Amino acid sequence: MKIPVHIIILGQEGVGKSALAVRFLTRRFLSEFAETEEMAYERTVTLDDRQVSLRITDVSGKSLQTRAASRELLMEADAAVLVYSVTDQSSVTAARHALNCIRKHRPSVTTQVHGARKTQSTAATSEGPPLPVLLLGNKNDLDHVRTVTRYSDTTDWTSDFTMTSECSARDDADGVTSLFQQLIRKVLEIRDCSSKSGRKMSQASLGSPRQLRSTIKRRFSMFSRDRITTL
Ligand SMILES: Nc1nc2c(ncn2[C@@H]2O[C@H](COP(=O)(O)OP(=O)(O)OP(=O)(O)O)[C@@H](O)[C@H]2O)c(=O)[nH]1
Repeated sequence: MKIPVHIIILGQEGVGKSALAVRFLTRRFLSEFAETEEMAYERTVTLDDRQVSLRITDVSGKSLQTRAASRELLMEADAAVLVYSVTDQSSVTAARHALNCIRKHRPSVTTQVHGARKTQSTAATSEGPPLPVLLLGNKNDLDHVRTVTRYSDTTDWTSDFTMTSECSARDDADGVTSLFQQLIRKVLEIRDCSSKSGRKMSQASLGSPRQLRSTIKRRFSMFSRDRITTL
């Protein structure tokens, strides 16, 4: 059975959102993309022997703020990737705005710092299940024109993310693939946990096998009494 997973990619125009999505899905790097407000890619990928029916929606930061349906988009997402370019400081500010937008609609962001989970919440809330978020500094092949210092420009807010990393959609297909895979694994882990706790809840509401037997007996005896009176 295919497991549906929806990832949204957010960030300022030109940071490489389309390049990252296409790199992950096809392993190819396309240097030119049509400028779009929103673009969706769909593909089935195999991860750890599980078939994942993946949908990636690429949304520009501007579009997220102006889009009337942004709440709907964020509510239906299973994970988010916030992209900035290491060559453009203003894209870090745009990513911060996008995080605020996410927070507004999905307060239960799952965060993890240096391998140790800061807030671990796998239970679904009224705002939907926890949303894993990856903060990704793209274009690190352009180190000579970098304006965003590795880590130090983002350290004050990296605790807001499940994962933070840098990569190059142009030069590092394996790195991009590995980051997306880690994010999908996180989504599957959250799903597995919430379906396990859902099963436990429904078992708990039935009570112990003994309680269950006596409930059935009681109901059955009422049914027999009814039948006798109607005869
Ligand atoms: N050097 C370098 N260039 C990149 C990289 N990723 C993307 N680019 C280039 O950056 C430009 C913008 O890439 P896109 O993928 O279209 O960016 P986008 O964020 O989807 O842009 P919008 O659709 O306008 O929001 C293109 O010319 C890409 O070739 C990278 O890792 N390194």
